[in-house]
Amino acid sequence: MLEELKKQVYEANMELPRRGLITYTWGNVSGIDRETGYFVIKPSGVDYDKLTLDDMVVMDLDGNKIEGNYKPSSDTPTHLELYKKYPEIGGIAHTHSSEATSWAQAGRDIPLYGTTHADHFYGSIPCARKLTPEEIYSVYEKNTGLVIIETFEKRGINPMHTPGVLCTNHGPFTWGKDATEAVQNAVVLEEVAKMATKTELINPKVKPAPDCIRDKHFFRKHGANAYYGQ
Ligand SMILES: O=C(CO)[C@@H](O)[C@@H](O)COP(=O)(O)O
Repeated sequence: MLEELKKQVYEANMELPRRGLITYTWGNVSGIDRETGYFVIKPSGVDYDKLTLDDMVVMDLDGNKIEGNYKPSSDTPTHLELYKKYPEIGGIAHTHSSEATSWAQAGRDIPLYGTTHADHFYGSIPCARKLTPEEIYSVYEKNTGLVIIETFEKRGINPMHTPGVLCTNHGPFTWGKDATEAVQNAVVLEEVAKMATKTELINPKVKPAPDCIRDKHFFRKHGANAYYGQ
């Protein structure tokens, strides 16, 4: 079932350790087939060194396992909430990559300091609020998804313009039109987080780049009037 999607999701998962974003089993990538409403995700707790194409798990949007030998990633309920809310999202990646996770643990948005950031993320990369003890003890991963959505809705952020978020006390999630793009955004987020940390170290008084940098650079690469592409 969904052999092409499984292949893409497996390859996207394997790109994470190749890019140095994964330690042990800490992370997961999924991709959705919008026709069937099924999504493919990495199994839980399987070491990336041992992960095979056949280990991928197929789920539906009600949280039922459709196919697979293992349990789905423990972060599945977070992926599921994002897929249900945003039909434009075709793939999601989660890591504990150290630069982005450090900003998440610090509970801070990553300000837009330059064009590297603006080429990929429109405006600052938001940090979703801390979960309450009740939210943590009930269904932590589902509530993580709901708090991400709350952040984007309250702040009026378009998730396809800012395809990533930091979750306080946890780590980053990124997404895109498919699993491959979700991982590319995870790679960019890690670099942007590293540069922001260094920028603030070099100049603790630095201010975010002006809005015209944000607008010019982002919309040159994305949307109807993009200069790049066809
Ligand atoms: O954040 C966590 C656990 O705290 C997970 O993202 C990480 O360990 C990966 O879990 P899975 O192996 O995908 O279940």
